[in-house]
Amino acid sequence: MSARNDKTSKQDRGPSASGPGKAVVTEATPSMAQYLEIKTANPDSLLWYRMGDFYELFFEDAVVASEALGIVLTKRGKHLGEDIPMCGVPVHKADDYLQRLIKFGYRVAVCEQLEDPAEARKRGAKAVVRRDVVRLVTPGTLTEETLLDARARNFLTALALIPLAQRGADGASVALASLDISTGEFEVGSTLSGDLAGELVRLSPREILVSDRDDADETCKQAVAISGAAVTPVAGAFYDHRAGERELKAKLGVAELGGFGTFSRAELATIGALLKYVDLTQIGKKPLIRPPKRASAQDILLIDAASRASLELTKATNGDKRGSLLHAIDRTVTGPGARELAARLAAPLRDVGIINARLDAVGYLVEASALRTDLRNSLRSAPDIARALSRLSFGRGGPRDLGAVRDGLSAAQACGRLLEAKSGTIGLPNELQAIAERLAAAPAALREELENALNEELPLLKRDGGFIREGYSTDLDEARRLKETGRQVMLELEARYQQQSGVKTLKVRHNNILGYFIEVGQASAQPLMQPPHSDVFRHRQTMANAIRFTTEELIATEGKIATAGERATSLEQAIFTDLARRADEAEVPLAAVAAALAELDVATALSDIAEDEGYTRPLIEEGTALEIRGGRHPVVEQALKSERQGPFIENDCLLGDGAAGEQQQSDGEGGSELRAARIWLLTGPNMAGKSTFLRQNALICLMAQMGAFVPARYARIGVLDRLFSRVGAADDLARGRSTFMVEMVETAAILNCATPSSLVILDEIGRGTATFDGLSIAWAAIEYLHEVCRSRTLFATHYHELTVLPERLQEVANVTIEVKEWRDEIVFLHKVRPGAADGSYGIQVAKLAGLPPQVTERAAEVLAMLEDAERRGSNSPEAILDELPLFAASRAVADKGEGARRSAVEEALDRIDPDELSPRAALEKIYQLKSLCRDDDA
Ligand SMILES: Nc1ncnc2c1ncn2[C@@H]1O[C@H](COP(=O)(O)OP(=O)(O)OP(=O)(O)O)[C@@H](O)[C@H]1O
Repeated sequence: MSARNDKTSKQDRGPSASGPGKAVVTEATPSMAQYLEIKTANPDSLLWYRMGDFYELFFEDAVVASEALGIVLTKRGKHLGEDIPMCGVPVHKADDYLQRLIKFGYRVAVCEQLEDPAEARKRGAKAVVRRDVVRLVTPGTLTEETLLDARARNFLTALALIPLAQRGADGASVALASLDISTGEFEVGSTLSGDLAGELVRLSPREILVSDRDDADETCKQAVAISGAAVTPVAGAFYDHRAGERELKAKLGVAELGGFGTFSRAELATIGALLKYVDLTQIGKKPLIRPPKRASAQDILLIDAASRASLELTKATNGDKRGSLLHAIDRTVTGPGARELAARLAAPLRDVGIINARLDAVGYLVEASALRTDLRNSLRSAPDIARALSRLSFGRGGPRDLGAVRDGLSAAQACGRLLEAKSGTIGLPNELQAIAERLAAAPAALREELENALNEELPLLKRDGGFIREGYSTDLDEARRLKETGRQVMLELEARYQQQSGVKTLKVRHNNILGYFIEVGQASAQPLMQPPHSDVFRHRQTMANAIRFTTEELIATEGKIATAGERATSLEQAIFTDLARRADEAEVPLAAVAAALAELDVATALSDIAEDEGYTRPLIEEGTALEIRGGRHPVVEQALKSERQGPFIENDCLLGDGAAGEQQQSDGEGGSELRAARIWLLTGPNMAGKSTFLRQNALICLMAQMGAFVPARYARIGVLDRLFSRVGAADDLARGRSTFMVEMVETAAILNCATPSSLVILDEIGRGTATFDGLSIAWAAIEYLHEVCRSRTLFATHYHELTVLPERLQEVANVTIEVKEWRDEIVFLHKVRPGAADGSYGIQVAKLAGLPPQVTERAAEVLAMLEDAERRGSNSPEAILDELPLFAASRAVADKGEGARRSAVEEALDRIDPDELSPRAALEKIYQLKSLCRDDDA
């Protein structure tokens, strides 16, 4: 199913020549026995086995990892008479390598040393250092900044089919629970199995847990495959609703869940599986969990997976972010803001009140441009509080995470003050007022404490030390002073030894293995190895170019420094732990601040783009109106602008009941009126802009319902319940379905689910099959949409025959996109006007695309004959085509004629000497040449 599974199964091959195998554990050396025992407990993960400064991989794991990471595969010792393959990853580069393995779909079990090697030695020379797995790293359970995309959520989703007997009135058949452990964001809900793929694409989890009871279900399998997430099969026993309820209550610290909504038994079971898996991978470490949000199908605009892909919401068709709606409208300046915007775009709302509240905030900030600039400047310095907090509570945080909380709180203070100044004078819209209140409630004492405690520049790891400000703790200052003095003593010692030995290049150095030592170049080392100096300088190590020594005094001084250093380090660690605990205790208000900053970022970003790109506030209402005046495609418009390809031509779209009463003059040429109808049938040549027009109206509705201003001069939208888009046929060979089959499956989904509140965009359905089949399917689909679904529909087609439908169906109108012919060339005006296309212009478009002239000329011949035959009402197309001269014969005739004409005219031209001609003679020559041309044509 997934890349991970392919790779896991590779590891699951069981005992092999290079694999250890369970049976042999007892015959191994003590350290090998320890390795094998841990590996046996983690068969489907690559085991990273900590040895000093490296994570080592052995046996099959080493082979797999060295291949995936491109690192050297070596050998280490023997097991059962065979070499043990091995490769290693330096600890300081671990994140980098982890990221790559996770990307390839592997899981990694990180096994650490749980005691100092010195401790182990106390138990005997052969005692093995205690080790165990401290964490399983999987795609859906990441917390490290380096492993995560700052601008995307990282959901782990558990899903379960709901048994028939447990299904409610809504018919939902799949329960889902999703948790991003890097922020604590938590969503629970149920969906119809037909909507599962769309729901998974909306959530876009990195990893999905599927019960082994459900993994044979076809719908489930397909939806999971479409989502592109790694799949982890888990035992059905994980799905225990009682455990889910108990765990959730414990995590949220409540006795009853009623305050968070009602959860069905199946939902509690998926929560149970999710939390159990998190516990399992985090080896008991507790993640932060925010109160669950209920994702309800009634609250959001439903968009299925195919429509999401065809509208290029978060990814363009080629898989790039560039070219997507999200990329075009994302002006957020923080990671959490970008995540919030992506979540809103993925789940536009249906509640008119909430949408309008969001629009009020955006509108306010469009007007208050100075405030917006100040807010955006303050937000730019706001780090990701939510992710920092999650790492701190997992015990994986470092000084920079504390710094993130500090800087986030000070950005919150700055933004809070800016908003407060306005709320006092003219009042803020509700959304901004709510943000201001959360910012005002930020834990000020924690911010002050962190500001007092932390240095400006902070190291990544707490063990690096030096992050606590001087003056914060007298004990720490004292220990640091002693450590510094020790360093000074070392410098004095170095000077004294140089003088004493006469070796000016003698240096006192330090490294992690030897500690302090004296180093002298090979050439100058002789005096130190002879009396009297050899009594003081004891040889330690001979290097290629240098010799290293130590002295009694050096060892004693080192001891003093080490003691002061160790004390400073342990004091600093203790302060860190205390500050991390205080941040963890302030988790609830900090999460509120983080959410408020993200929402503020989204509101300011949406108003920024609204002003820059000239977007307007849409009117959102109940009902089924859809009136868009002067609409543009947000992505194509930007692309035209950046490529300086001329302006985007705006267009109106008048669909639905509400628009019909208010027909207005369109600003198109010709003064013709666009008629509002429930279904617009759009015909027009290729390249005229049909797909662009179709999609732009869908995107405008979607943007409006996410609470954004829209690229139009005016937009009035009766809220949509579902948005369908079927644009362009794409093969789905990976799933073994032809273009036509895919098209029909998707069209069926639309016809079965669309309601009078939906918007349906259909582009050339039926094209993938024989003409009459396709035409009939398109015809029947329009009738069904008109009579049964009654959805607002834009239907683009090349079947000219469909343009008679408005005569039979009252709520269908013909529209076309204007083009002009000029000297046998086609000029695209991109303007939607009433009526049907008067030709398909396919041959002109083919010419533009650079098809060889022989082909387009020949196509014109074929077309002319076919059209002529149709006019005469005679022969079938096949018979006409039989009558056509063969391509080669027709070319030969044409070439002959062309060759003759060229030579006659050319010969005449050749004989002309322009310098010799009087104006009158020149005119005569022109007449002569023209008559030559006529002769040739005859
Ligand atoms: N309203 C517009 N203003 C300016 N340029 C436009 C407009 N609409 C479309 N275009 C340009 O025309 C190109 C073709 O548009 P589009 O793909 O929508 O045409 P189409 O009619 O759907 O073609 P086909 O039938 O071949 O799929 C776009 O890439 C864009 O550059």
